[in-house]
Amino acid sequence: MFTSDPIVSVKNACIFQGINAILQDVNFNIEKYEFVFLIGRTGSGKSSLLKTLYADLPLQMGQAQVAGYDIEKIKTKDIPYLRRKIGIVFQDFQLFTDRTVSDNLMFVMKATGWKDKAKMKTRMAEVLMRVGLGGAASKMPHQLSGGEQQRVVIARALLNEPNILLADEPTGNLDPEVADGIFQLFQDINKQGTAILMATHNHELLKKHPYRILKCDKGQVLDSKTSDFNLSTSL
Ligand SMILES: Nc1ncnc2c1ncn2[C@@H]1O[C@H](COP(=O)(O)OP(=O)(O)OP(=O)(O)O)[C@@H](O)[C@H]1O
Repeated sequence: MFTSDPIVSVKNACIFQGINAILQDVNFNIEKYEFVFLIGRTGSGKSSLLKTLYADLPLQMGQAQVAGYDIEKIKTKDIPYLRRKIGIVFQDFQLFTDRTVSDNLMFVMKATGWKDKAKMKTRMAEVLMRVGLGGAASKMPHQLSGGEQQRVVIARALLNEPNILLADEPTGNLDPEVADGIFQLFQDINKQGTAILMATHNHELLKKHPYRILKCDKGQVLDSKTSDFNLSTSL
């Protein structure tokens, strides 16, 4: 059924690290199927905001709803269910280096409640094909390039058919051409119906792809949908 509820809705939120307020009075929605960049200079709060959305950093003031979960009152036992609805992609790849690609993906499926071995195999093949790595299941991470490892991380994030992908500098450690390929993959995933919130310092991407931008700046989150801001300021 079609519903028009946003996938992310943040209202009057204040984001703390310890006793330090990092971002204040944060208000924005992300609609299903939107692609949104998250920018801001280093230390401005991008990762803190993403961590709040996947319930790694408790939200102490204000409200946030993500994929139907109220983040400010989410119970620890519900966090794994929230994380099944969102895919998370970090800058450093965070694959288990001592296990094959297949075992890395199986680990996540087991941890998120998959039981049927045949279905798990099928799903694994599907997500690996989707990221262009159909033949990589038996490889160890070190046998893959940096770009391929990041594709495995994206495949892993797609296992549970998330409604939104949260990506923190997913192209940060990659050569420009490799980064372009990864970005295209995110665009394809978005076109197939998954919202994307991507933190990036990559100015070229922002210039080339005029998606909506949220910018962490001086303790606030500015939104290109509602305010003009200068892209040329330091990212
Ligand atoms: N675990 C933590 N404990 C205490 N303070 C933290 C912690 N993590 C981040 N901070 C502080 O919170 C502020 C925002 O950091 P955050 O990592 O969210 O910024 P960022 O915009 O993601 O930076 P970068 O672009 O470098 O990744 C910084 O002042 C940082 O020092």
